[in-house]
Amino acid sequence: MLEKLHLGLIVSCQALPDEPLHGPEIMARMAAAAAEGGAVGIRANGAADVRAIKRAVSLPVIGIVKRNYPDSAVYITPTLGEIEELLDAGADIIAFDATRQSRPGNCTLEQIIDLLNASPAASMADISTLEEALYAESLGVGCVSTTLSGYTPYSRQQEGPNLELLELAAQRLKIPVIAEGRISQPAQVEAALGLGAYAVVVGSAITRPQLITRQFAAAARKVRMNNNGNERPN
Ligand SMILES: CC(=O)N[C@H](C=O)[C@@H](O)[C@H](O)[C@H](O)COP(=O)(O)O
Repeated sequence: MLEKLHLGLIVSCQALPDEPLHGPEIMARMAAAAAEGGAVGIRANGAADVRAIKRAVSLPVIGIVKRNYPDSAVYITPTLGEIEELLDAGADIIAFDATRQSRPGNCTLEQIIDLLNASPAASMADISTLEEALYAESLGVGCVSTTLSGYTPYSRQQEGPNLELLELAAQRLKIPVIAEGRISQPAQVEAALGLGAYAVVVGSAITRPQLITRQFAAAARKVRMNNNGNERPN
């Protein structure tokens, strides 16, 4: 399954309940557009979106369930329950937080990986540091993704993608390393693959139009401000 992703672009099609494009049918259309544009895989949030996307496209689907629990900072597929939901929905690959933060309840990273290794789905460990990548590999995951760099308090905080982490991980690990997080330009896709990424995930820069619009609107606002200071609220 992972081989189908090699040296390709994976498009993350996600809209949370508070986002304008929220809904499985809309995300399925987004996935169809990504497939038409040449994506080799889709990353999606929630069993309903995974099901709708699997009906709409024939590409491998990486499923996650984002869920917040009161007793943990881990929100990407945090417990065995979310893994079961994704297996039920037919996700081809299941991604989960593989950071060293404690998980909800008594669930452990080892339990998550054991369950996945006994399932038909491939596993993708979302990491934020090289140590986490190495540890996930030692537990037998199928691949790692740099998804959470900048999203744990102890990992490097930066505006763009963490290509240094990607390069180091690609050099040190034997399993595929996926580049993910804050990739917003085609040149960064090329750079990531050149540094050893097995595949590259792009989300917001393709599938969150409200964020894309904001950049163009900010450019226009700058001109208005420079011209006459005649600022409008949006
Ligand atoms: C940190 C976190 O929760 N990342 C999530 C993981 O699935 C998504 O919200 C991101 O959109 C995805 O990782 C792709 O990244 P970007 O949208 O930056 O291209």
